[in-house]
Amino acid sequence: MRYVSSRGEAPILGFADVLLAGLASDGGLYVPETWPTITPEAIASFAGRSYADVAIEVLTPFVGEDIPAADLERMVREAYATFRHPAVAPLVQIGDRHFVLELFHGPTLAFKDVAMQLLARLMDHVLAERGQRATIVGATSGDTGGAAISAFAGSDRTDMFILFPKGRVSPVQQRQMTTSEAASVHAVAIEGTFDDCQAMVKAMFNDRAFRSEAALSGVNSINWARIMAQIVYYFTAAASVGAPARKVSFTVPTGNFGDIFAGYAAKRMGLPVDRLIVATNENDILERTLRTGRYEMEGVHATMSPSMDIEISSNFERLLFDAGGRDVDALRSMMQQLQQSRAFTIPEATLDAIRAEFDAGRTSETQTAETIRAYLGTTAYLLDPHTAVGVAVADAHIGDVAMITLGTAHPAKFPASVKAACGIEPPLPPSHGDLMTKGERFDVLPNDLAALQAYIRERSRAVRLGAAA
Ligand SMILES: Cc1ncc(COP(=O)(O)O)c(C=O)c1O
Ligand SMILES: N[C@@H](CCOP(=O)(O)O)C(=O)O
Repeated sequence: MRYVSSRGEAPILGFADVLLAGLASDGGLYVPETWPTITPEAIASFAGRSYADVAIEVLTPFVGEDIPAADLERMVREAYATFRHPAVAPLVQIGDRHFVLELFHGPTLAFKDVAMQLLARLMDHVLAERGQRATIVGATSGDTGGAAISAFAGSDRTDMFILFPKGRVSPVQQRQMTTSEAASVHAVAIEGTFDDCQAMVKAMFNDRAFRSEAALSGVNSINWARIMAQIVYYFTAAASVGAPARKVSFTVPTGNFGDIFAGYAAKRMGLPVDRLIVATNENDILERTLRTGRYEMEGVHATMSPSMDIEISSNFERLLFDAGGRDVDALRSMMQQLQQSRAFTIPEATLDAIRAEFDAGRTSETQTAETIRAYLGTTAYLLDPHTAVGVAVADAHIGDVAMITLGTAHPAKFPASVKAACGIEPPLPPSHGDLMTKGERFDVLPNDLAALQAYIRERSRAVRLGAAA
């Protein structure tokens, strides 16, 4: 499998290079040159098989020859053995034709674990094969950071720098990042928003000298391997409710558009998906964009679903590229307008192609709280605020086909908001032990690229000792 950049000016790469590259060298995002297909017979055979078995089948065409099959299989099995639920991503019925796909049974209680547990193993494997070390930089609105720190904890080939917006993540999320005892892990609170953190990560990748000096790699969903691993659960979930004989729709609580793009990819690979529904909180830029055709930034504000408080939705670029017929000139022009004037208009044909697959809805803070309360009352099911955004939007879109809402986080990550909504404060699973009383270790930096680069230079072994390990 070969991968092309959405901006058309970066080298075409194989899987292992894309895995380490993170962002393409032209500032674009890598996507597969062609979509592999999974046959209806294969999809039918997924029902009842283990998550790891399905993952191996879905991921193999993306990895190609770059990683030997036996190594891929071992890493997949190890990654999914870290989950507390034997099904890894079980489905729970919460209404007539409405299911929640619980993606929060991994080590840090959010869907990010599903991809991150595998990504860490894949990266370590490729770095070891090449005798290299890397500096990993990541931006988080709360969940990616903890998942990455947990997954890479044992890696001695990487130093990890996770940027989070100061004061804008939940206490559980913060502590999952700041209580790591690994000397190679650096949690950095940035005086800014998640979008500021993500912009600095992208700026570091776009600074060619720094990128090569630090041997930068990324763990955000700009990295194709993250999306790839997230495709798998669309197949397992759809097969459990009758695919390929029955179509299914998915509603996805959305911020950076990675998770729902994985659903789009699954559809392009042959999964019979009816509608893909983007669910946003009050930071509703994607809902407005699908409605008006204009992507227009207005400023982000804090909500009870903080991981979705995002305005620059990275992976929307992948959709614009693919749904727009892979027209790199049109894509570059939209991205330039976004940078210059914080807005762009989607060409009509591209917008039509997007609307042919996607719907969108947004929820207010009040509706999100009401949804948590209502589902607890009627089904005794406790939603986290992100999943509640999804469930509320899904309820407004349910038709004749089964609807699966992605359950992206465990309610115990957001105990204060859940308690305010319904009076119940969900406890952390025992696996989290003394998380809330352990000492924290993190630094605070201004929203300043030069200061951050100096901070990384001082601490990264790839900078101090060189990329060869
Ligand atoms: C709990 C939770 N729900 C939803 C999202 C949105 O997912 P995406 O950014 O892939 O759209 C995130 C963060 O990304 C998250 O952490
Ligand atoms: N919601 C995310 C934001 C980063 O998203 P990613 O999928 O691109 O890593 C978070 O929790 O950090």
